[in-house]
Amino acid sequence: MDKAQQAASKRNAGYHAAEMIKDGMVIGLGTGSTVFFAMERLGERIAEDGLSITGVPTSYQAAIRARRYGIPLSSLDEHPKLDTAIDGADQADPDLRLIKGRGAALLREKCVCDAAREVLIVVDPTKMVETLNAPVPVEVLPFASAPVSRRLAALGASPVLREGVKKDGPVVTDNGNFILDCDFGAIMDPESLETAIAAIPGALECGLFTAYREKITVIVGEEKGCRVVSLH
Ligand SMILES: O=C[C@H](O)[C@H](O)[C@H](O)COP(=O)(O)O
Repeated sequence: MDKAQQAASKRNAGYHAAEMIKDGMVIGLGTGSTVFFAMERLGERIAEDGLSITGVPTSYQAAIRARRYGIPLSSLDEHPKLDTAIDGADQADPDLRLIKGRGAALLREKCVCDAAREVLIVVDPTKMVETLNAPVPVEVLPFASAPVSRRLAALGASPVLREGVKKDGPVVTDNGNFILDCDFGAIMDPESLETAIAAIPGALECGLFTAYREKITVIVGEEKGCRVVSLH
């Protein structure tokens, strides 16, 4: 799939998710290039049809985009329960388990996913895999990044501190933490791995999302149209 085809697929997935949003909803807004297409379409519906929604953004980047598209914003403080969330993913398997966090927003994304009654995951077809095998991002407290790295290595990964691309030094998340990218190879038991990582003090969250399969709908954008996958 070339870049133009991928962009068309992402747009179709994002636009499809945006069409599923109803008047009055409070929605979590994930971070990433595919969700931004959904925001673009939501902005059009607000401007053209008077759609009334409130967004809860998962990053400064998502908040900036949402404002640009005219989406009114709020927070989990104001809305601890969300009607739905729209988010992207780096990989999804047939059981709708996910790896997220290439954009370093996984911690807030998991909070929003947990708070939402339903979750719309928007992806292009390259994200659909039989077995999750992408590096798992782990958000780590800077104070504990060395011991956490050792614990993750004991689980089978070679953790790599994520570095900035535009400047030297580690990527710092919106929460002031670092990201360790952990390549575990093919992940045969994602639930157990997620539980094991959660048990490490200083590992604040990981990009494995295995607990929300029942409320997730994956919208796979194609070059023309979409395929919708859910377990319900
Ligand atoms: O932290 C970032 C998120 O988990 C993104 O949703 C994920 O990385 C997918 O992003 P994109 O839609 O740009 O591929």
